[in-house]
Amino acid sequence: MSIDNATALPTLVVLISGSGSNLQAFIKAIETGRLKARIAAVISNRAEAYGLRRAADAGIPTDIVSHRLFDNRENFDQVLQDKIDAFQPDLVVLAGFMRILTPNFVRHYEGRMLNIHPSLLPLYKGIHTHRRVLEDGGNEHGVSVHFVSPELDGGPVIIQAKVPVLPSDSESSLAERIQEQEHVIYPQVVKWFVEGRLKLVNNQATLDGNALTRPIQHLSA
Ligand SMILES: Nc1nc2c(c(=O)[nH]1)N[C@@H](CN(C=O)c1ccc(C(=O)N[C@@H](CCC(=O)O)C(=O)O)cc1)CN2
Ligand SMILES: NCC(=O)N[C@@H]1O[C@H](COP(=O)([O-])[O-])[C@@H](O)[C@H]1O
Repeated sequence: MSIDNATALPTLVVLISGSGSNLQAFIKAIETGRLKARIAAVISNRAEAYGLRRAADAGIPTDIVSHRLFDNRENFDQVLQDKIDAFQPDLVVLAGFMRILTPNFVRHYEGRMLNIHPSLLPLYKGIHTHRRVLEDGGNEHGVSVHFVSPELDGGPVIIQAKVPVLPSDSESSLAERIQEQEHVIYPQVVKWFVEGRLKLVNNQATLDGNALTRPIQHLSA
């Protein structure tokens, strides 16, 4: 009797809005066997997202829910939720997904929705973080992976990676340095989750049963 391995693996649905380099990191982690999970679908709110091409090239089903076609967030979120739930994911992964989600949507996926944010939360919530750090003359920046909460970028932070800000930095050079870290820590966090090691308990991130009272600090090699 053949066992369909696809049904045995933890199921991910990845939401994107842009390039999908974090999605590509998950695809690589799965292809190399480091991450034992299955990406059931990649859904974008932007039809032009290059990440859709990355998914298609990897044979992953894609879908588009264009926020421009909805007159309010609730209707957009309901359609998005219905599409996601069709895949019955164990985990929803926001990977550069650029829409603020409604509280009902976030609560529906409580404890099983992650986001990666390009700052050392709680610093620089919101968008255009690299630009804001440069404008403020900051000398340190970084990236955070957190459980998603109704409060924008306010969910329990799991891990952070710091990077220096160099005097010569531009938004793109800073983003590039940050993304090198993203592509390491995000697959690691998802691995912890699908292995059952990372959980949200009483609105606190826990790893191996221990509450993460402070984010894990990732030290790059
Ligand atoms: N309720 C929540 N929704 C989302 C969260 C969250 O933590 N709670 N994380 C974000 C991801 N994110 C930062 O990490 C983020 C995404 C988008 C925005 C934003 O201001 N979006 C604008 C549109 C911006 C654009 O299209 O370029 C908007 O939705 O009006 C801020 C932060 C995902 N959602
Ligand atoms: N506020 C959310 C946000 O800004 N997320 C950021 O979008 C980029 C997506 O890159 P990718 O599409 O190449 O994965 C990533 O750098 C991620 O931190």
